[in-house]
Amino acid sequence: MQHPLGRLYRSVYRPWPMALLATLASACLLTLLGLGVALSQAREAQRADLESRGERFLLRFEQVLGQLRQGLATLELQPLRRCDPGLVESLQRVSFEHRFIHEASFVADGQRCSSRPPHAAPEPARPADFHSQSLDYWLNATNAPDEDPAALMLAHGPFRVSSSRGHLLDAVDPSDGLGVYLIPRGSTQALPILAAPPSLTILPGAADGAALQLLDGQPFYRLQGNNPDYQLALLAPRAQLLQRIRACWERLLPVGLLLALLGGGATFRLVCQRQSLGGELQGALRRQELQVYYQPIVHLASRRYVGAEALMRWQRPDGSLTSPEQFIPLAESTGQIRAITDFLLQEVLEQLGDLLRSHPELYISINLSACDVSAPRIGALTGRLLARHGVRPEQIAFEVTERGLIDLQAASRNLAALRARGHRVLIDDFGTGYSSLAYLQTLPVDCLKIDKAFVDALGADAASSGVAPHIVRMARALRLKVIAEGIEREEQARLLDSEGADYGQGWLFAPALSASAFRELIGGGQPAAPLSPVPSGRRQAAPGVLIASAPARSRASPASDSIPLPGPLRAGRQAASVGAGERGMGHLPGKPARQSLENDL
Ligand SMILES: Nc1nc2c(ncn2[C@@H]2O[C@@H]3COP(=O)(O)O[C@H]4[C@@H](O)[C@H](n5cnc6c(=O)[nH]c(N)nc65)O[C@@H]4COP(=O)(O)O[C@H]3[C@H]2O)c(=O)[nH]1
Repeated sequence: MQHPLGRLYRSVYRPWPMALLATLASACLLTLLGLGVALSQAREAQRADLESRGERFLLRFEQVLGQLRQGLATLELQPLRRCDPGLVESLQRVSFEHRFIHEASFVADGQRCSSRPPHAAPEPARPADFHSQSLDYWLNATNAPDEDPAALMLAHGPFRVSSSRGHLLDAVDPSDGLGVYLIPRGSTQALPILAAPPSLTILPGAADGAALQLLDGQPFYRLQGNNPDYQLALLAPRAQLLQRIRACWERLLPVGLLLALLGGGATFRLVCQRQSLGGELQGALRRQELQVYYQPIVHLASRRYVGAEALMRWQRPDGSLTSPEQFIPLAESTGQIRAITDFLLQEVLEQLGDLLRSHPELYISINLSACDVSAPRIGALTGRLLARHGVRPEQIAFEVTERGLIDLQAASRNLAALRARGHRVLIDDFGTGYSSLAYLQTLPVDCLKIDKAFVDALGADAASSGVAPHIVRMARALRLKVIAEGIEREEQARLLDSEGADYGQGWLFAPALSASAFRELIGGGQPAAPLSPVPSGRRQAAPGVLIASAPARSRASPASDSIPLPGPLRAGRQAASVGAGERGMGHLPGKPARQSLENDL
């Protein structure tokens, strides 16, 4: 019975529904992303705007304050302390000589006189807003369009000087709702200079300058100024920020929609391609287009062949080859992988059964996918095939990747059952998976295969160059064997050997070969690469091949573990290689007859 989730997957996994889903999903994702971008762009634009307006205002504010302080100092220096015409004349002179002093006045002992008619100084409406350096400061807190009231008033003793709003307004235009505030150092109150009261309460320790803050949703920006007494801050209306966000968002929306449509289109194409590839793969098994190739594995110290990895190839009717990296993941997602693994097992034994019988030290390793290890199916099938061909279970090993260990418990159980039957278990592409290394202690495993990426990094100046030696050390501590994959250069082989890796596989020794080429290679008996003196002299003894550690067999019998002598390897390799281009795939020989697998199942 088909699982309901499987049925749902199959009904949705069609070009149009998938394209629609992809369009909707990417539209949602891009909407969120666009909002994030619009928000941050708008905040940045708002910050830059407040910063430049604030700096203009600060410049003017300090000019005004400077003149007010100068005016007070001048008045302090003159001797008159009574409201008579001489003092009024002094007040008028100070006001006249300083552009930013709107009014100068004297208030003491019930007397009040001013530089401006009618010469009576205005009464301050409230106590000073803040004090600093023996000066009292009043900040104007009105938005009234009247220019006359003091925007800023300073007092020292009986003298007061003030500037008008106009002197500050021409540095910054608050008509769009901008408010300018002064924060005395150490205070949590922002006092309005050009804004409607009341003052704002700000959080103590809130970001000091640079960043834009939101106060009740309104953008609030503190200028970095270096005045020891106060800091200026600007508050913009909330609508301004929203308007900026909307403007950015409207710019990004068409791009987002276009990308979502492109995502949908790409998904449509991909699903179409995969469906047609899936359909073709269905027929490929029937039409015998899938073929098995064998990449030899050598004992690194002695360079003798100990076995091979069976690798699948798919030659399409037009002669083109499809890489297993394309069709295996597809077969895994459609469930066709079971039939492929079964086919591979049967093919390996049909093609190489007699070779394995006559070379009991040789083994072939088979790649298993997640669904092959999540059920106990493979053990029984292999058992029947081995019995039919008279091959020992130690001669078939199974490779699983860390990605294939999705259900760790079931995988452990089934791999342990395979080992109990006498098969070896290898972890393929070790180090590239996401699993925790702790699984190694619980998993029934005999050998780790170091991924090509780590072999490539060997000796390079890359962060991963030490991974391969590290894996070897770890494997030794866990009493596991090590095979290094993707060896292309002699230095890599030597280095791995000196680090203690047991076996190697790669184009340096041989690419994936057809069954007949592999037989020829083994029949020839030549070592995999010219054996030069082993530098360390560490391992002169012939190999204890992987299969030698199988339970039914005694360990490492040097003479019998190695393959008898040569045939010209390079010539054989070139003729028999399936290596067209980098992936080692090339011409394919005719098919041997195959017994139906269904009989075995
Ligand atoms: N550049 C370079 N490449 C080298 C060298 N030596 C070996 N290789 C390639 O590295 C891959 C090794 O196999 P893998 O890690 O098991 O990775 C395999 C395996 O995970 C999967 N695969 C292949 N056949 C089967 C199969 O029958 N069943 C399952 N489940 N997976 C398979 O597909 C993957 C790719 O297989 P291939 O394309 O045959 O690619 C093979 C092999 O041709 C080298 O020196 N240089």
